[in-house]
Amino acid sequence: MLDIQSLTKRYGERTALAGLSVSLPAGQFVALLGPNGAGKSTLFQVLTGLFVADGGDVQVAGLSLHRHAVKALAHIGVVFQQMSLDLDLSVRRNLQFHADLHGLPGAVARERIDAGCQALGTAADLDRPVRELSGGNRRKVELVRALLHHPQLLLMDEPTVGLDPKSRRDLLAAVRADVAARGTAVLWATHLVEEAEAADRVLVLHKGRLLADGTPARVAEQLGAPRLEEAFIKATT
Ligand SMILES: Nc1ncnc2c1ncn2[C@@H]1O[C@H](COP(=O)(O)OP(=O)(O)OP(=O)(O)O)[C@@H](O)[C@H]1O
Repeated sequence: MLDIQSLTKRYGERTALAGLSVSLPAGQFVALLGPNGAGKSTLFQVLTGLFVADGGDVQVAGLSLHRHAVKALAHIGVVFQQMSLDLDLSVRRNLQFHADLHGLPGAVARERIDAGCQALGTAADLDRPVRELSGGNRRKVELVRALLHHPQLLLMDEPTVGLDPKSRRDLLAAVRADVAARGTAVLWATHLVEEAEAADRVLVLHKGRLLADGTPARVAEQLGAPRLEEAFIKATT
């Protein structure tokens, strides 16, 4: 679903991604675990077309991001690190706007907006301005938005920052449900080891390079420690 080959991105003298190669199949929930400055956000910015890479290629659902950007991007849903809803519009208007951008027919959009908010427990907020919602519910609405056009690849950039444990768990469960229902591939950036431990597969990114790739237990083993947290700290400090 996602195939990244030798991806390089520099900011002047600083290398943020140093020849990164990795593939994600459908139906896999993958944590991208990296400390501050590892290159996680840069990778997401390249994958979502906000930045152009200096080298390498990315394919989404078999489409090159470089050569077929619009078609490739149509297969991606994304929740960015910074909240990106319009605070003054209602939840429904925010979601409707996204549905229109993707050309969803009105009835399909309405059905998916209602079902998505119902599933995440935010249906009661549909006609309230986003400004009135808690941080946790705003995040849930962002997830509903990211999934509205049924993307094959879901990118989540540290989506649980600032959320309480219950909201974190709800968000994770909702993403898991989508993976199970539609076979979505998920790349979930985090620097929280406990979130990575819940993933099918963990990629450890440090200074723009992949240090380890496998199940949480396998990654700990690759990095030479009995537990993932210890292994992660040891490998990235
Ligand atoms: N706009 C920019 N200009 C210059 N350097 C940048 C820019 N954005 C990021 N960098 C640098 O690129 C490297 C990777 O940063 P990036 O933000 O991608 O890491 P990150 O893993 O997302 O970190 P965090 O967890 O703190 O968000 C860092 O060395 C950072 O200082």
